[in-house]
Amino acid sequence: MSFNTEIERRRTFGIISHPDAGKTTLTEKLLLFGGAIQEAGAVKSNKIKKGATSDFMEIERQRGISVATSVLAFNYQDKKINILDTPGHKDFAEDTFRTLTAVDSVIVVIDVAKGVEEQTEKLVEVCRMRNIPMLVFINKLDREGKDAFDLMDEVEQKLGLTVTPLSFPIGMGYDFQGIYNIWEKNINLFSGDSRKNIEETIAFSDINNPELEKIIGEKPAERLREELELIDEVYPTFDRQAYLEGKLQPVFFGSALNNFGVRELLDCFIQIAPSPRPKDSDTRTVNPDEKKFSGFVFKIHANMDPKHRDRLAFIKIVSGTFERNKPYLHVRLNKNLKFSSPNAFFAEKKEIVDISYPGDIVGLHDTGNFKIGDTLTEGETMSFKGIPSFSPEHFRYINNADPMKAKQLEKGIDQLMDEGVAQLFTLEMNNRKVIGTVGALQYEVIQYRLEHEYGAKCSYENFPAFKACWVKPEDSKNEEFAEFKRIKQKFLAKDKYGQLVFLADSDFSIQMTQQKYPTVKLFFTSEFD
Ligand SMILES: Nc1nc2c(ncn2[C@@H]2O[C@H](COP(=O)(O)OP(=O)(O)OP(=O)(O)O)[C@@H](O)[C@H]2O)c(=O)[nH]1
Repeated sequence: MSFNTEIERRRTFGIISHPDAGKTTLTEKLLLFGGAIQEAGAVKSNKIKKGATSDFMEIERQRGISVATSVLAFNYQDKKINILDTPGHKDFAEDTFRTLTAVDSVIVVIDVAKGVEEQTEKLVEVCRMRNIPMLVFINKLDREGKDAFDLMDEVEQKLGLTVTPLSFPIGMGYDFQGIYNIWEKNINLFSGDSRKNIEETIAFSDINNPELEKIIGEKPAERLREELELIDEVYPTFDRQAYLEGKLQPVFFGSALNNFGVRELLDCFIQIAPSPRPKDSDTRTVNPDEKKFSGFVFKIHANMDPKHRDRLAFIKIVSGTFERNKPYLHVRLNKNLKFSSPNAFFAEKKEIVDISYPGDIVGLHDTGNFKIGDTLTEGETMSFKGIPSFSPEHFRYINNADPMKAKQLEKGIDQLMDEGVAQLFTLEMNNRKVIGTVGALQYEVIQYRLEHEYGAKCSYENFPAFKACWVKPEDSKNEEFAEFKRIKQKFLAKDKYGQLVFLADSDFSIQMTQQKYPTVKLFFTSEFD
């Protein structure tokens, strides 16, 4: 297969949703279609198996939430699909934000009864800002839920999207009869037996065909015709270009658990979803079909196997091919590195690969060279742009609870921060360390991992901060800046990259600071421009 065909056939995407909307179930059904797994339940049970060998995963298992982002690849028809799984839990939102730097499109899963939920709003906003093509899957149609039109209104209003349905439910909950596939013009009847449904599509290019009454009954047929007419009038016709530019979002309905409406989604997805897209670096835009390799680290997963204390850095390939044993430039360290055993990920296993293409994710064994956001190239000095850090919502001092293990603690904190588990701030005044997180759960994960992976013990103490404000580097002659630093010294810290941060204790204090020191510029993300 030619290089360009390899690029064209790749679909790298993420599934995002509020917890419990059915992301894991949908992922699993997509894998079943790809023949990547043989039975339903495999994805979940796989997680639990891992939980038994990895302490970190044990936390996930206990809490029943997806803590880690994993990569699942499979072939479907002539396409190579890479799914980047993202944790829905809000305490791990940063992990999801970072994963969104590596996807070319997303599928948004919404629970038909709950509608648009908080976490969906946040994640979709990030995708919208980046013009990532989005496809919406409304799930759990086997249950009573909101009216399909009301739900699409809600999606438009709360998520700021412009939708157009490409499939439409016939009834819902108790009366749910199936799906009309607007994209392919056929009907798929729901019988509760998912295996049968996959084959049982009935072609229906003319919805006015009287056969419809015989299949779904008189009233439902009449209603479906009216609804399709309304759709025709109210919603824009699907336009692939608009979808690719993030201006139009097709909507599908179904039930992931019953494997219903999923094939419709997948078949349309592989046709319309983008192959790997160009990506901006600090010097230029890089196109996937450039011959020279480039890629970046979007995730680091540590110590999956406690016996081997190494980490796996996940690289998204942006351009060229990534080859085993070939030296590549680690731009930040200005160092050439070779990788003898790059991993590719498949549904239930990882394997060493010799060559990978744009859109693929490779896992590189790492002993501490990588940080999230690092760029690898075939020699060119450039760095891909990522997603900036956002202010954490919780702040705590981290203390060493075992004086004999100070070094281990130091190393553990350092590596966990490289992984992006939380943010570290070192106070200017006394060098004490403050950990900032999005949710309280992360403190437990950090404590657990420090103990089980690094043999270090820590305790926490409250630090009275409310928000981290990044401060634009000072102009040395500025007296106002000097005064700001003197008055606020108790609240000033450096982040991991040495940038000055003001850890404000209230909104009021931020406002007062802005009034009193107008030349001191505060930013609420780590990116200034
Ligand atoms: N009735 C019904 N239940 C469903 C459907 N899809 C998923 N569920 C159930 O909803 C629950 C949550 O599904 P998951 O797939 O684990 O949700 P998730 O979004 O991955 O959740 P997180 O991993 O916490 O992000 C499970 O109990 C599923 O069995 C569906 O189509 N119908």
